[in-house]
Amino acid sequence: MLSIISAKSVSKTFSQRVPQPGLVGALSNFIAPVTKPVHAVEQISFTIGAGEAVGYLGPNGAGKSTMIKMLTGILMPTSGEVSVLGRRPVEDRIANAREIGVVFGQRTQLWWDLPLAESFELHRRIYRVSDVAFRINRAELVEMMQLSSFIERPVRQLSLGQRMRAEIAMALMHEPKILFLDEPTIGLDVVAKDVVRKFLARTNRERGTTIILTTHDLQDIEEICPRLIMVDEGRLLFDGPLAELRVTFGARRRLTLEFDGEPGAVSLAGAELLGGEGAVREFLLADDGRSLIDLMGALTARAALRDVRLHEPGIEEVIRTHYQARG
Ligand SMILES: Nc1ncnc2c1ncn2[C@@H]1O[C@H](COP(=O)(O)OP(=O)(O)OP(=O)(O)O)[C@@H](O)[C@H]1O
Repeated sequence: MLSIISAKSVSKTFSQRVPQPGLVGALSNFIAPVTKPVHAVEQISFTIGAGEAVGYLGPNGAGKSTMIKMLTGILMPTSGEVSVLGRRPVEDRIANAREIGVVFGQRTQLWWDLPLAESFELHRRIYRVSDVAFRINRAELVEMMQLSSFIERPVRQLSLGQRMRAEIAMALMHEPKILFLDEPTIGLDVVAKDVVRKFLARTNRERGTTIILTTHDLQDIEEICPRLIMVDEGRLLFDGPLAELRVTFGARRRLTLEFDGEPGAVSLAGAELLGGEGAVREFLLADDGRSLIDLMGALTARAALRDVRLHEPGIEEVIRTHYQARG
């Protein structure tokens, strides 16, 4: 697969002011501010191929937006190298902009006081989209994103969900090869999230547009992105298919056994007893690939077994456990 985006040992350090308390502090904040370095992105490397859909996931402050800003030419890396479609995004910002689409969930790129249709028209002129291509794209995007009922309304009158659908449609009007989205579903209700997710998955599949999106929401990734890049505190934690995450983070299964009565000492080879009371016992299973049938074959207990429940941790739980463990 042709690689169209690469990050090689990319770091970005910001200098943040540390406010000093008191009157003297207030003065020094003004005259000689004290600063500290914030390592927003640290030594991150990856490559992304044409036509991929990649989710960039991480908690608040993990460095997601900073990475998107470096890929779209808004920020320059402190060190390392970013390449998008063979260019350095900051140095070739205009050429880069023509071939990418960008959607920032929290900031609009539409003209606030103009009807949506006018924003599209301005976008056509700025990006020099031919009349024919524009007409075809507009018709298709308006239909797919269900924009027709409010296309003549000023953007400021649109709901968040309507505006987000319009933002995404506009970002695709010039047929970019890559679409970058920073938190595209943030603040949307369930229905609007669903429309946006289905649309992005379809755009990736049918138009072959490469998609990189940042999110807190794992469902965005489950529905749109076969590949996940996970970051935390600026560093890369995981890069691979979502399904592999469980293996990488060593998520263990839990087994609940319910007996006919008080079972006394229960032993289950290779499993750790987590607790339980009365007729119920809960175990954490070892990650040794042993089947449930083998495990149950070696079960020793005083009472007969009534019920067995196996709990596979969901991806969400795997990630939450990981973040909690690191404090
Ligand atoms: N312009 C800036 N000046 C100083 N510090 C910054 C700047 N932009 C970001 N940071 C800091 O860099 C770190 C990473 O921020 P970033 O916005 O990339 O995180 P994020 O993963 O997108 O977070 P969120 O999910 O909250 O949007 C944070 O500690 C943030 O305070």
